[in-house]
Amino acid sequence: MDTTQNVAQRYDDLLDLYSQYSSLYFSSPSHSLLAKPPFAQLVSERVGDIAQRAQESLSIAKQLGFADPIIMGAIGFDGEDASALRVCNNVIRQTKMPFASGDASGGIAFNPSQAGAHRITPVPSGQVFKNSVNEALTLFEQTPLQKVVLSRALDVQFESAPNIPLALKSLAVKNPLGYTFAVPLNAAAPATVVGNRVLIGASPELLLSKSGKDIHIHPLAGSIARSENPSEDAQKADGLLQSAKDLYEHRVVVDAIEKSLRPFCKSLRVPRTPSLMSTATMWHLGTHITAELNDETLSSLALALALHPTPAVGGYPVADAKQAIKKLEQYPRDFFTGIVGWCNAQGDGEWAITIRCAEVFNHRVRVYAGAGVVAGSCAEKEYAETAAKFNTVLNAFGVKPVKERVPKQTKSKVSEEEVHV
Ligand SMILES: C=C(O[C@@H]1C=C(C(=O)O)C=C[C@H]1O)C(=O)O
Repeated sequence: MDTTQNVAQRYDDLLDLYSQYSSLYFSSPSHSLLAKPPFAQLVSERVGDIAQRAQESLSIAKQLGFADPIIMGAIGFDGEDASALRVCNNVIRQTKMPFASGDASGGIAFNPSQAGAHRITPVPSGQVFKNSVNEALTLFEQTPLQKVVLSRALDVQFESAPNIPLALKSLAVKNPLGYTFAVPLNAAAPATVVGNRVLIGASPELLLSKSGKDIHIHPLAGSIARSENPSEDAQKADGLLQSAKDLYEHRVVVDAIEKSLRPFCKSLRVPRTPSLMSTATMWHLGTHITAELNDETLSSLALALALHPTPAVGGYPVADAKQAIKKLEQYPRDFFTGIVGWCNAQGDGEWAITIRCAEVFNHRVRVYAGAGVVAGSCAEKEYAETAAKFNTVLNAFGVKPVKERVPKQTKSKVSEEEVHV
């Protein structure tokens, strides 16, 4: 008997109903949602219109007799330029089992073995990424830019089609305290076969959740890869909590969110110092922000779009950061660092930031990762951080982890080990 499989099934039965090109899946720490066809594609004719169109479509669905329609899907980094949102009338919900506190894996081992023959190509090359970090350091001296998040991707070309449902199950099981998702991206395909491009991932970062008038936001900024050695792992966590550069990188994000959010709120609670949070691969600094809205009819999607992109994934000031990203990143982010989640007719919902993710297109899986750059950042370390972040998704497809650069002591000299991407 395959007990690993049985445990994984009990963990989230919804995943057994998932079909890669015709389902949408989103799970948060408390519940999982699975939407099945028929869907209506949500389109907006004018930029800036999508949140309003979403609420109108949900009202129409209610008038048509659907009990609890929701909008589900993703919007790209550049906002409505790339949007894959659907009106879903056929949604199954499952409440998650509670997890032992501090047990990020839920105590479940689940090791899919897919991979098979594959080739990895960095997009752009590691050197181009490091050069862009150094160029950003110059921009901090010469322009008002204070922080920019720079990213890169890996194209993993498989010989045979990767198993998306298996990868999704692995992501959900290994990241029970995160936001796991799968969204078909082809807008033009008929409703029953919604496409062969799929966005998949497990984000640790909540842009916002809304329930009635209550808002919760959990920005992350300031990160370090975890270690398998427990004492080294604890040292890394301690180091992160004390790192002036990371605390500054985090402060920029929290201050900007507070400023954008305040006009919408009756009350706002922002802890003065961040706390540690972890995934299986990374340590992060995070701040739990809570607020009460002035107007509880404001939808979670409208508010998410008002905050997006936060300096956690863009930078600060926002316009300068967007310009720097356009100039320094030599590939399109598409849906990476956009938003992914759901919103119902009352406006309640959850929107995560689309990170630790990949876009699967036939046999190719493009995996993305970025890192915040501020004055004092080091190109080599930002590169290592992105390498470590790739592992969340690479592990789910059974691809050997990408190791960060580790100095290796030999008799006569220090040489470099690993990392070819
Ligand atoms: C852009 C990413 O992550 C963002 C950048 C972080 C950082 O620089 O510390 C942390 C979490 C995210 O807000 C990513 O994971 O790809």
